Amino acid sequence: MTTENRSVDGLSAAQKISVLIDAMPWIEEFRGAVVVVKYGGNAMVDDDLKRAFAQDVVHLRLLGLSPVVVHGGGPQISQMLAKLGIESEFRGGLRVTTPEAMDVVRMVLSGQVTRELVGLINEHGPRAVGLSGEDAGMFQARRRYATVDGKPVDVGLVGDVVKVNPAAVQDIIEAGRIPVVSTVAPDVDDPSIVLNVNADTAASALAVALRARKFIALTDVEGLYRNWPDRTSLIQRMHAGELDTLLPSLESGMVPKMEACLRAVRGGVKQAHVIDGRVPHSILTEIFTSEGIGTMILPDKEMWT
Ligand SMILES: Nc1ncnc2c1ncn2[C@@H]1O[C@H](COP(=O)(O)OP(=O)(O)O)[C@@H](O)[C@H]1O
Ligand SMILES: CC(=O)N[C@@H](CCC(=O)OP(=O)(O)O)C(=O)O
Repeated sequence: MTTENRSVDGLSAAQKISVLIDAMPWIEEFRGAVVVVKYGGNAMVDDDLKRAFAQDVVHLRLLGLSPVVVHGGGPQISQMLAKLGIESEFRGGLRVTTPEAMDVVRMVLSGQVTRELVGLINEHGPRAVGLSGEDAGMFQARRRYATVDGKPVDVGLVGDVVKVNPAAVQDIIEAGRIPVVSTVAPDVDDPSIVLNVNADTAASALAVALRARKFIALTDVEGLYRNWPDRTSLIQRMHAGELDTLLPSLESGMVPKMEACLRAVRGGVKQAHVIDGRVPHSILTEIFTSEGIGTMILPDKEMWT
């Protein structure tokens, strides 16, 4: 092979074709599939990665899939609260949310993070439409407590999604566009109040309501480790039942994420994944290669392959 017929990225034309041929069965398999991608605030590491994420989402759409982005923004909220001198703490993995903090949560998620992601996707054409759980009755939530040392603790304006109306998201998908969703939700008992909902939990509820084919959570770790924090044993695949058994031993951020995966597969989603958002194009690697990436959760009835 001469250097002339190698491109700048070091792959020859033959290697590129081979990558494309390997991807073909997966492109075929997932054509038309709804894929809910939860983009965690910790995975929004830098501008290049955010751009690569936006590009991947557009690629999914161009390849005939229907991506739905549900984003978090925990670190971004904490940063803004600190800037404004508002104290903030997490209890049992949930942010203690006062009415003052809730204004900031709503402003950062719907006014800042959604806007930024919509802008980045729209650099590739006018496809992204931002909406919050408050829009068109998408989410309704009910106040919940956190569990600390086995005891319920009041964490203020925090809720769990109890009802999903996916119609607005479906309209956007049918128009060939890409919904970008922030997870603030009206209180089902008093819609004048909005609640702060963990983004993993809300994303999986939306995936179930949309009958999504896949739920993919992008975070800042390679996947689920069996022996955290030693990181010597990354779990590649696991059935729901096994995850159920493992859940009580998990810590902090992984708890809502793995609960979300479990709810997704038990609610009819065929595969749920936790993948590393710090790796460029990890979404494409997960969907379009046989090897995949990160941790995959399968429903109980699925056979191991
Ligand atoms: N068993 C585990 N395997 C992998 N990560 C774990 C585990 N237990 C706890 N974690 C932590 O969970 C974090 C991811 O959750 P979180 O911080 O809420 O991310 P995000 O903002 O993407 O939702 C990881 O960065 C890691 O520190
Ligand atoms: C109740 C609760 O804790 N809500 C989260 C909502 C954002 C979120 O979940 O963001 P990540 O996905 O980036 O963690 C918070 O206030 O941080």
